[in-house]
Amino acid sequence: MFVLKASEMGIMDKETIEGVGIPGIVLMENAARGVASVIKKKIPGRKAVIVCGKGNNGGDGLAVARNLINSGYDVKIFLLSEPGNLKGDARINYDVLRGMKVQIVSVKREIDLGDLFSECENADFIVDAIFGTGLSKPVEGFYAAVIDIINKSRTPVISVDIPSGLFADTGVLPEGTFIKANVTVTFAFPKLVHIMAPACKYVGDVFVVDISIPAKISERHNPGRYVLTRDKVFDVFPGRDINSHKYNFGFLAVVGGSCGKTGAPSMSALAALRTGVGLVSAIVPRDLNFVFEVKLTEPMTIPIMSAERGHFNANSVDEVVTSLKNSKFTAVAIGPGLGWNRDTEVFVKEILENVDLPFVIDADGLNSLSKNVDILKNLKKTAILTPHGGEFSRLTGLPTSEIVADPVTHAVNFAKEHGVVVVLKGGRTVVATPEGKAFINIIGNPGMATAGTGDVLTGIIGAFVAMGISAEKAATAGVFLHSLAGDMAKEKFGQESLVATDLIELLPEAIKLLKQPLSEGTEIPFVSSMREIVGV
Ligand SMILES: NC(=O)C1=CN([C@@H]2O[C@H](COP(=O)(O)OP(=O)(O)OC[C@H]3O[C@@H](n4cnc5c(N)ncnc54)[C@H](O)[C@@H]3O)[C@@H](O)[C@H]2O)[C@H](O)CC1
Ligand SMILES: [K+]
Repeated sequence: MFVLKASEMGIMDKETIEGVGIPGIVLMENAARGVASVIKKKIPGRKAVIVCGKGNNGGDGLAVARNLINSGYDVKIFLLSEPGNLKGDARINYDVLRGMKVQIVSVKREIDLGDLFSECENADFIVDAIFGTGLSKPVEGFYAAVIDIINKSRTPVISVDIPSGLFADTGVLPEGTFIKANVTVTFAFPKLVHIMAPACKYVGDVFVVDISIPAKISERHNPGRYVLTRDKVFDVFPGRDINSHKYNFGFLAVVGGSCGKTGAPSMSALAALRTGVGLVSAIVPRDLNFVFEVKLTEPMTIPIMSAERGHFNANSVDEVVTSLKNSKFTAVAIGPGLGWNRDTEVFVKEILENVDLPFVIDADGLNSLSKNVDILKNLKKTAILTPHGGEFSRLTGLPTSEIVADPVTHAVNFAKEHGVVVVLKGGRTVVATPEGKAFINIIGNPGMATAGTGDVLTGIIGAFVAMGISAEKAATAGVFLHSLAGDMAKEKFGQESLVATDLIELLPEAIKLLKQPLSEGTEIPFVSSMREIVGV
């Protein structure tokens, strides 16, 4: 499922109306029916207040009002404009209501908002149809006063398309006032605001309703931006033949560990095995080898000469490169627990330059890369980088605030420029590919913001790469599986107590869920919540 910007939705609308000949009023009717059907299914009570702006979002609101009135609801309609200012399809819906002798209260001044205030307090729910994709500047003045009344009423709010005041194209909160919705019903495809943080906290439960944009049109204008869904990744696991042996499922090397950081590579190694890789060796500083021998049962270790205090340095390079070349490794995860020392940078650079295997690069592996990003372009196999915002800021030189404001664009730009897959981790992890596609993960939970979950992700993705799966699929499947395990860990332990090793423990159950065959028909049903769309 695509994630759109307002302009992209506008193009699809225009082509549907002008190219195919579906009149705009039909799209508006479909939109309004979708909103009304979500209300009837999900929202208790029959007393509605519908607040309409002067654009097509308001037009949708007027059509919703008619639908609910026809179903016997008690509906109060407030129009925040002179009726004479309504145009096109919104005007038609206004005239229809007037033809039905329905009262519509037109308010234009703050001083006249007393009725709206008391009706909002007494209603079972409020429909917010003030602004949608046409919002052009932050909301202030009269409209801000209306939005404040709605927010303060504590009556449940159903927003039409977008909570009024939020901008469609970003997860960044606006400077002006905005509606805090309980439910948002949007049309054809979700927009960035519904998906990206922190705005997504204020959209409530999102439902996407079909308004009859033909699939051919949406495909032609494919924005390359997707919600990461289970149907994209459920078939990631290679089948297991009766004659299988462990070398059929890949051999992952985890290069990392330093004094004080033996847990990180251990978790990566164990997560990789739980994901189904055939073999794992942890390539670790020699002084710490005994620790790893005790911690790790199934994974092997390869101890390497290291600096005195137990970390890799430039002198460790040759031995690591030889080990990686001599064994039957099929992929390398580099970085977990590597630490940051004087020549870690040289260590990472030399390994990337001298080994032709596919790499997953994480943590201090990424920090070491910051001054040498150009070497990524020379890698023989597509690497996967798994930075969080801070690490990505060091890699790109962009301030974190800029990255947070538009993670999708920045991740895609970097992936395209350097020919790598970027897994930009955060509340909404973005997987960007060298071809310019972006997959946005919307499952998982804030309990996963705890030490070591990144190491687990590296192990999961490393396992998929080692199995021979493409970088795009390994990264998307890895992110999705990791979040599934995180959601299961939240159920079992709660967000506070959840720790990274819980995710490893729950990987078997998460894998079972991921692999379940998809139910009939993966196309978008008439009304679908984001959870249904993701498919879990
Ligand atoms: N395919 C679809 O998604 C369909 C969507 N529909 C609905 O149409 C709106 C978009 O309608 P539009 O008329 O372009 O814009 P709005 O209704 O959001 O508002 C525009 C209106 O408001 C003025 N304005 C903008 N910003 C401000 C501000 N900060 N303060 C004051 N006034 C402002 C602007 O000048 C306009 O007059 C979409 O969201 C859907 O709800 C169609 O119904 C069907 C197809
Ligand atoms: K709205």
